[in-house]
Amino acid sequence: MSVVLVVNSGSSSFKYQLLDMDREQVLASGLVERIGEGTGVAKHTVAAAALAAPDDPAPTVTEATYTIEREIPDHTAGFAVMLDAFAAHGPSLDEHSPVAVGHRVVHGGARFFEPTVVTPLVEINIDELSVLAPLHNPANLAGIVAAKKAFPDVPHVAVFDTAFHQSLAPEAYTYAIDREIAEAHRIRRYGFHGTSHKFVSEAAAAFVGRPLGELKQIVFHLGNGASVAAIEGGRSVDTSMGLTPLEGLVMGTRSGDLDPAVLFQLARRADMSIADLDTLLNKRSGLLGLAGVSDMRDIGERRDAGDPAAQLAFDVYVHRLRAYAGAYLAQLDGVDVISFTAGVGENSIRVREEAMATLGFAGVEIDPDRNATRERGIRRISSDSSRVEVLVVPTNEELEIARQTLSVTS
Ligand SMILES: Nc1ncnc2c1ncn2[C@@H]1O[C@H](COP(=O)(O)OP(=O)(O)O)[C@@H](O)[C@H]1O
Ligand SMILES: CC(=O)OP(=O)(O)O
Ligand SMILES: [Mg+2]
Repeated sequence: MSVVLVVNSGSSSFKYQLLDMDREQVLASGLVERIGEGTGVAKHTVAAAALAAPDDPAPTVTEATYTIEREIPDHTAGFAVMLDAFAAHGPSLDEHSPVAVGHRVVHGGARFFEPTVVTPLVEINIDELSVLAPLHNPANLAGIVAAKKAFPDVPHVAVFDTAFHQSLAPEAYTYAIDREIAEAHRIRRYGFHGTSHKFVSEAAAAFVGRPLGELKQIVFHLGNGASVAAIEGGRSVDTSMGLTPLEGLVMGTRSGDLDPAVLFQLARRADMSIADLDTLLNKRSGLLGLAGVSDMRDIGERRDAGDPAAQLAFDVYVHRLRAYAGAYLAQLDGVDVISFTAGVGENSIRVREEAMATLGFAGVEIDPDRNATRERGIRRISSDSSRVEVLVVPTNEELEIARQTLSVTS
């Protein structure tokens, strides 16, 4: 059995999945949170696939989740908690010992286009790229360092969020600023969530039964961070995030697009420092800044209760989605498939309905009943007469990372 461990580390947390790649099945998954914040919490889920006998044709067991609370000062301690959880609750890492560990790394700059085996030089490069992704890369590197200590004898592979967008043409990735300054400081658009955009666009092509190479697609990845990509023939041609994961759509706590002069105004008039502005735009904006809550479920509840701030937050969110849908329809000269993915995209009936409501002119017709079903798995939400196929496609960044990890290690 080829088992791969996938690690997705954030600043104060990390998510992990242990996958049996012979059957592309999850054996266990987990989330370690509040690292470095006093008492940390780990949730460890043993999947049904790991509990059922391998030859059981109709397993009746269901997954089991365990919670562990303990002081977790850093990522190394977080990894120790994960290993303890495997030891206490299974599956056994001796029986299911990983042949490789795959890591999500957010920023690969212009240096990394492919899944890359982590060497000391690669670690230095990921560290250097922290200037371009201060919220993400340091955490990703901490995860790699901790995982290498825990699993010193297997290859570790970095899979970059930026990699899929390396196909952007110069006119799509160039900011219209002084060229020398931009080149000296590597200021350009890179794009993120590429692992998800790739996975979803490939799954969508398979679902509609047409060759990826022939399709024009728009993928809305709407999670906490959110981005949209225009994909032609399986290659990313435009995407809403830029130098950092701040540009583009309205997100849980990030502003997305705004006039850069807002920053000069706030620096001059509100006496805000660079650090203040960074925090404002990355952590205190988006849905949170507009309505006081970052979760789209809370926005929906407050909107139903008549909260005007939540209504405005929802309207601004949707307005931006429509603007990008229109822009990418024009960039692609039409579209065959539009997919929604990630937490909001997979679950919010109203966001999908509102985002698509003005695209009738382009041949988009949503079937309200299909859109309202809560079925799991990939599904069509457009009507049979819609010229454009509109889909909900559950993303699976971990599976894609595991696949790419094996592609360079076996
Ligand atoms: N049933 C739901 N309805 C609306 N939004 C939801 C629902 N479930 C989850 N979400 C949204 O999904 C977001 C998280 O998306 P996710 O893709 O898991 O984010 P990330 O991986 O970036 O942390 C939550 O903040 C929440 O707004
Ligand atoms: C790149 C990015 O925004 O990632 P996340 O959605 O995980 O914050
Ligand atoms: Mg995500």
